[in-house]
Amino acid sequence: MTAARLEVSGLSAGYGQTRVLEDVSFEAEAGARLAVLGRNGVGKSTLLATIAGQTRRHAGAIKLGDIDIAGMDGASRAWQGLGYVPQERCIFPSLTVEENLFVGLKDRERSAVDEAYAMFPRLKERRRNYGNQLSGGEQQMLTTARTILGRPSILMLDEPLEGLAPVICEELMAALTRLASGGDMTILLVEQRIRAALDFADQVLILERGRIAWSGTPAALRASPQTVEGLLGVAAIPHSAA
Ligand SMILES: Nc1ncnc2c1ncn2[C@@H]1O[C@H](COP(=O)(O)OP(=O)(O)OP(=O)(O)O)[C@@H](O)[C@H]1O
Repeated sequence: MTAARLEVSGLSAGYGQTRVLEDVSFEAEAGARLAVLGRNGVGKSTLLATIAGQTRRHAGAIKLGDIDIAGMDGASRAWQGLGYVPQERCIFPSLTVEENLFVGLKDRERSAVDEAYAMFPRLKERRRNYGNQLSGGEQQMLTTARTILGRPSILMLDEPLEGLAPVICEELMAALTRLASGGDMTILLVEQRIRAALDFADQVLILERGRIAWSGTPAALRASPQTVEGLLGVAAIPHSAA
């Protein structure tokens, strides 16, 4: 698939009667790299889960390209091109790494798993191991790679760097940047590692108590220490290693 535009408008959602997101609206153009930031518990994961159809939506529209997917179930949204890597690693413990990757291929040739091995050489080394024999970081790589292999038009990643060694984090972020810049996918990233998120993103949203409190470019955020301290609770964003 090619990257799709995402438009969220007036989205309110939560769990049961509890509302977590209130009137959230934003747009990500096709091929955008959007970082969603904020302190713990402000609703970042809930935003991704809501777009994926896994929470209770009270109001609002979610348009993927020209199609409003808000009324669809999660499987239909995935079929429309939405890829979601939740914080919990969802692998099949009794399948091998390679079999787990085959599951993500949808109707693609089996040889396409080589793309995942190019992105994560560690998965190739472990391809005959079962899911339950993998470390946390390897499970994270497997979940992420399997979703990317399905070639979603919008890819949402919830803290994909958790448990990964720094060199693998850099490789993953570089691979994601290539996918978005090449027009393959629009990417939404929730990430606690603020520097990595800002190095990756071309657009930033900051949530505060379920609402959008700030949006702008990474450069504008770096230039506003008050915003960084007030909304993210850190004194300053460390400079990029690049
Ligand atoms: N499955 C759930 N059922 C009920 N409440 C939930 C559920 N998941 C999250 N919440 C509540 O929703 C609110 C937002 O949580 P969410 O995980 O979206 O925040 P977050 O910004 O991603 O936090 P963190 O950075 O700690 O992961 C919190 O008050 C949380 O307790």
